Amino acid sequence: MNARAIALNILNEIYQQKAYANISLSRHFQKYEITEQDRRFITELVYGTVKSGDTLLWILKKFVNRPLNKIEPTVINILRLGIYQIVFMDKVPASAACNEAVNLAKKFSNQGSAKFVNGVLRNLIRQPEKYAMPTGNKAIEVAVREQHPVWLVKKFIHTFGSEAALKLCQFNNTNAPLVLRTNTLKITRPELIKELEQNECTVIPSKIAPEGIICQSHASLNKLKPLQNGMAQVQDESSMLVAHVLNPQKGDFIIDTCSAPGGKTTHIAALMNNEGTIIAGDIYEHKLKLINENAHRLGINIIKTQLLDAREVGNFYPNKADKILVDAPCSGLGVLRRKPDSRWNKTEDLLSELPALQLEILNSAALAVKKGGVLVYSTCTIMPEENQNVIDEFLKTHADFKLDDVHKFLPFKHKDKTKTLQLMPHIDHTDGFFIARLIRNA
Ligand SMILES: C[S@@+](CC[C@H](N)C(=O)[O-])C[C@H]1O[C@@H](n2cnc3c(N)ncnc32)[C@H](O)[C@@H]1O
Repeated sequence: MNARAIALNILNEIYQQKAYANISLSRHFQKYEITEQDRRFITELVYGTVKSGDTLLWILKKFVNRPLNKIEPTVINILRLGIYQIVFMDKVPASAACNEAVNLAKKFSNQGSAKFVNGVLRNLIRQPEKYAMPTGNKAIEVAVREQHPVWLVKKFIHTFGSEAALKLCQFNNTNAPLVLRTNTLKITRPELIKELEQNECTVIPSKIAPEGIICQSHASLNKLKPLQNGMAQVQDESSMLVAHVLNPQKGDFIIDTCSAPGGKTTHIAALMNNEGTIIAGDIYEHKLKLINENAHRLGINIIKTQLLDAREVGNFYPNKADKILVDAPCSGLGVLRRKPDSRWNKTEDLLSELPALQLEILNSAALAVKKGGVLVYSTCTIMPEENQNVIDEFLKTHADFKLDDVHKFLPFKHKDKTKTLQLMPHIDHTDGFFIARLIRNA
């Protein structure tokens, strides 16, 4: 199978079987012998096509008369792939993209589809003015140009203003680097940097997280020895700040309520020098396995996983925790650049249900904190309704808690003037992240 055929297979899985892009990609990379160059090309084709989502269909509709649901799904995916290459990939000649799409249609559909694909893509190449990007309505303009759902752009404009919304969407279209957290139980950051360089990676230390290493180029993850050997954990630098804000100490009894796959749990364990106890809860059993695997690889033995709905944690562990982390389920709108398909999988309804769940988890977690103990709340979103507003609501009904200043615990200086931290992707050039620290009165 050539690279484009593999990319098509992956797109079919994503659109017809609702597979996750990253999981389908890595399954295909394991199944076929693929050169490094093709691996990069397939990744770019799949992530680019998926990220462009409805923008590709908006362009397609300018060139077909029949409703898209009357066209065979595989043919739609062949057209998505072709349009993406012609409109967005400068390095692929348009005629090559068209010819390859026609070949795919012959192979995976029939001669009639091949003729149809050829007609659509030739017209597209001849008449680029037909898909000139819309102007007039700011939300639609940004949504089509920057490949985001219209409802989401409207939300961003409403919350942050037009200029910031545009910058945010543009940032979401940049490539996210791989970031590794040094497992300080086994190695120092300078030592790990040397090891990574010997493994043909180009890396720089993170400026905001003392364990963070940003990989500008690297081999595929399953060939990265320091990762396999437990010297490092994949984790974005902004998410590494959470464990520092929690500030765990050796011997502490810690509860991490929403912990899978264990990025922050294992970081907390490293800061405790693997001494003390961490209860790592999650609502999904299969995800607990991931925490155990990570802990084993990293040489950590103080983590006890537990199938536990965080809304029940207060009943299970009343007044028990020195420190408790609620890394809440959230809309993930701060990490859209990392998951090209995720912007198209979210809905406004889903988003509106989250604050109530987040507050319910926080209310239960509060019952599990010892007097004088600490409760940290974090999310990887940028929406105030899931972040500061949840904390404000919580404080209204918890006079025994006060907001602590997260900035005292951050390993870098941030210009945020509030006691909480909100990292914004287009301003801070990291994943978007929110952290609040609460202390229960002694
Ligand atoms: C943001 S992710 C956690 C990431 C994790 N803390 C890390 O650093 O690797 C949120 C997690 O919460 C879990 N979750 C969702 N609802 C939950 C609930 N009611 N109780 C416990 N866990 C829940 C999800 O399964 C997911 O693993």
